[in-house]
Amino acid sequence: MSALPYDPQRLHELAGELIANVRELAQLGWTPATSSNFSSRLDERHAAITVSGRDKGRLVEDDIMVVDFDGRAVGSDHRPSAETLLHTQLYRRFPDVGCILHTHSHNQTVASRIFSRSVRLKGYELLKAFRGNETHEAAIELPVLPNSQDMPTLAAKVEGLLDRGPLWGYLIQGHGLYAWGRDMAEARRHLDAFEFLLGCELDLRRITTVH
Ligand SMILES: CSCCC(=O)C(=O)COP(=O)(O)O
Ligand SMILES: [Zn+2]
Repeated sequence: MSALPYDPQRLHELAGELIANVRELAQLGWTPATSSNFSSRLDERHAAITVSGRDKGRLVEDDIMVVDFDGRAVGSDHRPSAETLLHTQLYRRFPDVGCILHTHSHNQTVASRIFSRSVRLKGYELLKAFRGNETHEAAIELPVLPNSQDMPTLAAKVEGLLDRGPLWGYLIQGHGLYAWGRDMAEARRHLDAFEFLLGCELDLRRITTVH
């Protein structure tokens, strides 16, 4: 019997899944210079999350720790991601959120500086990648929040966005993208779709500016 308030076998499995996926994202160049953070829901009170400051391209099991939904480390002396509150607020609010991915890709960072308030994604077949979106005819607003080092301030702004309707992710200015889903596969699909569509929007801007 484990004295831990979570299932260590489940943590081991989730850590393996996180490590494999984060390595792929790092290979794509979406996690430069120790940036980015990642988590998976462990149970109704705990999440597995990356330790702060670790090189996301070289993650090992020791780089994944457990926090409760108040952001407190559980069974670890490591410091959880500086952005833990942006993860736990989603787990608290949405019992069906199972995985949260935060990356700092080039496209995400440039887009977050060019577009103010939100990026309107419209007219793309790939919009159907977002859960619940059945048609390319719908439009999705990807909000852009001002960056802040004060996580409660950022989290309060995110709460305001979540109050307005369904959301699959948001950008933070000059910083990066948060995307989530019911599990790793869905969160990856949303992250990949946002990345692709932001690349398209940036290309369209370039083409429109040149001609
Ligand atoms: C060097 S990137 C600055 C912090 C950041 O934005 C990030 O995503 C990584 O922070 P963490 O504490 O999760 O390593
Ligand atoms: Zn970040």
